[in-house]
Amino acid sequence: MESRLPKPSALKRPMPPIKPILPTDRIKANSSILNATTGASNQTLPPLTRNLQNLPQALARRGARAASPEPSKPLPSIPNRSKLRRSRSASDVSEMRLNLKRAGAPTLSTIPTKFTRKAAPTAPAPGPVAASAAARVPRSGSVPPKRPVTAASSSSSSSLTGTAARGVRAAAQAISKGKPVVGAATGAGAGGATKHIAKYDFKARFHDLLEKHKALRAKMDKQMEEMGELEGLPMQLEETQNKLIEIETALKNTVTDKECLQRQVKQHTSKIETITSSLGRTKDELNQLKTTHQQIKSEHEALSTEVLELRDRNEDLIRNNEQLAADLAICREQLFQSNMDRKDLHNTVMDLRGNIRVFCRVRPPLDVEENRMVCSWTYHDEATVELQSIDGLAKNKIGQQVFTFDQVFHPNSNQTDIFEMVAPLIQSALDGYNICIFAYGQTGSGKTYTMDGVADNAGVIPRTVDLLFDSIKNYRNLGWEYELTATFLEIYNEVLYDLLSNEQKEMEIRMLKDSVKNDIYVTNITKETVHDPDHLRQLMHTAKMNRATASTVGNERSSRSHAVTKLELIGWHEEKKEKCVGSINLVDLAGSESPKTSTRMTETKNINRSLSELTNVILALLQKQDHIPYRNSKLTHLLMPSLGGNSKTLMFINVSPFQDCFQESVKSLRFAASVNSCKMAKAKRNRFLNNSSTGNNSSCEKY
Ligand SMILES: Nc1ncnc2c1ncn2[C@@H]1O[C@H](COP(=O)(O)OP(=O)(O)OP(=O)(O)O)[C@@H](O)[C@H]1O
Repeated sequence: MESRLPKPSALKRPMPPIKPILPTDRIKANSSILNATTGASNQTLPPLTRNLQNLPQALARRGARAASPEPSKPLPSIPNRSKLRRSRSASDVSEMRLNLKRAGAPTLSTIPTKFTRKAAPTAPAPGPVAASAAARVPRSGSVPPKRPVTAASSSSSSSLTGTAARGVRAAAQAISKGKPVVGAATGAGAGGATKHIAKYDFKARFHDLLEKHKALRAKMDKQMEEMGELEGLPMQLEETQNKLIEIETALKNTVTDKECLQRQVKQHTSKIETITSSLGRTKDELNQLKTTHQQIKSEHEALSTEVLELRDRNEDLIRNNEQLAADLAICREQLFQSNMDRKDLHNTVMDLRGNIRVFCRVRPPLDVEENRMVCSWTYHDEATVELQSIDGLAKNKIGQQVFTFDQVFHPNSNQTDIFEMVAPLIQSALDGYNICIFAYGQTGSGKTYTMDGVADNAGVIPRTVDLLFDSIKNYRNLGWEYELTATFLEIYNEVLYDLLSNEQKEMEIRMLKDSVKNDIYVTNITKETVHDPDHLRQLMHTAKMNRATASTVGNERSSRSHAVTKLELIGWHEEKKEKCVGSINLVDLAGSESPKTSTRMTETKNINRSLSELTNVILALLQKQDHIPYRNSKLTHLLMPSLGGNSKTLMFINVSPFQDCFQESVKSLRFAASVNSCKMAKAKRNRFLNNSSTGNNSSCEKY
C-alpha cells in the first residue's frame, strides 16, 4: 500500500516576497533574523550540507518547479499531514487485520495439500518480494526447498519498507485464499531460528508462518512509523532551505554591511592614526610645555626668593632712606644756610672790591691797521697801565700818564680772560642784586667786541647767558627756581627803540609806583621769557640786526646808539618761601667821537651829551651829592636802578692803541680813573622775607 500524498519536493509553495533591505535596516533585520534563528527561538537548525555557492542553482530549481505545469495541490499543515499519514498506516494495518480475521486466520484449518500445489503457480507476483516469495512457494507442487531463502536478509532496510509491505499483503491475501505463504514468510523472515519442520506438519508450519507473520507485521509497523517520520523531512528541509535563503540574504546584507563597516573601520582607523599622531605631537608639546613650566616654576621660585630678599632689603633701604631723608633735610638746611652765607661772603667780597668796578681793555691793532702809529703802552701790573704818546709835542703837553683800575687787560687778553673777571658779578645777579655792565670808549675802541664778541669768539653778553642758565640749573638743586625775562632797546638821539620789534611805538621810562628803590620800567617794550640759551641768542641776533649802525672814521660799522640788554631774574625757594629779584643791564654805549671828525653832528652831539651826563651822574654819586641828575639823559634815567644804591656796576673802558686816538684815550682813561675812585654806598640785595625787609642790605624777601 503506497502513500498517495504528493512528495514534499513536488509541492509548489509560494515564495516569500524578498523586499530590498537598506544597509541601515540590514543590521537590525539581520540581528533579528539571527536572533530568531539562533538565540530567540532556540531552534537548532540542521547542519547545512549545501554549499552556498549552489544557492543560485537551488533557487533556479525552485523557480522551475514553481513554473511547472503540474497543478499545485493544497498542502495540509505538517502536523495534520503527519497525523494523516500515521492514521492511514494504522488503518491499513487494522484493515489488514480485519481482512485476516475475515479470512479466518485464527481458525485456520488444515490446508489441503492440493490447495497448496494448485495455488502456487497462479499466485500473482506484484513485486519483487512477492515474486521472491512466490518463487519460494513450490510452483509445481514439488518438494519445497530444504533451506528457504529470506528476502529480508539480502535487501536493504529502505527497499524492504515497500517490498515487505507488499509481501505481507500478498501473503495475507494468499492465506485468506488458502494459498501457502511459505515464500512470503521466508521473504519476511528476519533472523528467526530456522526450525526443521516436517513437510507434513502443516500445523507447525502454519504456526511458524504465523510467528513469522507477527514479526514481519511488527517490523512493518515500525518501519511504517519511521517512514511517516521521514515523510516530514522534505517539509522540514524546505523550511530549512527557506530559512537558509533568508539567512543567505541576511548574510549577503551582513557581508555588505560588513564591507561598509570595514570601510568605516578603515576611515576610523585612519582618523585614529591621525588623531594618534596628533596626540603624539600634542604629547610632545605638552612635555615641552611641562619642561617650560618647570623652568618657569623654578625661575619663579628663584624670583620669589629674590623678591623676599629684595623686600627685606627694601625695608632696610626704606629705613636707611628715611634716615638719609632726615639727614638730607638737615643737610639741605645747612646747605641753604651755607649758600646764604656764601652769597653774603661773595657779595661782601664784591663790596670790598667796590660797587663800581672799572676794567680797562686795550684792543690790539687789526691786520688792516698795521700802518697806523701806536702809542707807547706800559703795563706795570694787572691794574696799572702807563700811556705815553710817541709824539714829542703831545708828550710834553700831556706828559706821562699812569692809570690804575680794578683790572687792566692788554691787547693779548682774550674774551675768556675778560669773562673770568665778570662772572662773579653775574653770580651776584642770581643772589638778588642789580648789576650793570657797560662799555665806554671811543668809537672803534672795541666796545661791541667786548660786549657781543664775534661769531667764533663770544663776548660778555652771550657768556653771561650761558653762565646764567648753568647757575640756574645748579640753583635748582638747592631748591631755587628762576624765571628769566629779556628786553632789548636802544637809545638813539635820545629816543627809545624796541630792538625786538619793528613797530613804531611810543616808549617811555616810568617810575614804579610805591617804589622806594628808584625802580623804573619802560612802556610798550617787548619782554620775552627765555627758557634756554639758544632762545636768548636768537633774540640777541634779532636785536643786533635792528640796531642802528653807520660808518665812522674809527669804525666802518660804528654803533651810533646805546644798546641796553636787560635780563631780569626772578628766583623763588618754595620750601623757604624766599624770593629774589635781580637784574643785569648789559650796555654797549655808542662810541664817543670828536665833533671835528664827525659827519653827523646831531648824532655825535647826542652821543657825547649822554656820555657826559653819565659821567656827571657817576661823579655826583662819587661826591655823594643829594641830587643825582639821572633824568638829564635817557641813558642815565634808564640805568638809574643800576648806578647807585642797590647795584653793582662794572665799566669797561675800551681804548684804541693808536697814536691818533691818544687824546681820546687819555680822556676816557681819566674819566674811568675818576669813576674807579668813586666810593658808592654798600649795595643792597633784593631779598624779600615775609613781605618785610629783614636788613638794610637785603633785597630778597619772603613771599
Ligand atoms: N680785543 C680785540 N681783539 C681783536 N679785534 C678787536 C678787539 N677789539 C676790537 N676789535 C675789532 O676792532 C674793530 C672795532 O671794534 P668795535 O666795533 O667793537 O668797536 P666799537 O667800540 O664798538 O665801535 P663803535 O663805538 O663805533 O661801535 C672791530 O673790527 C673789532 O672786531
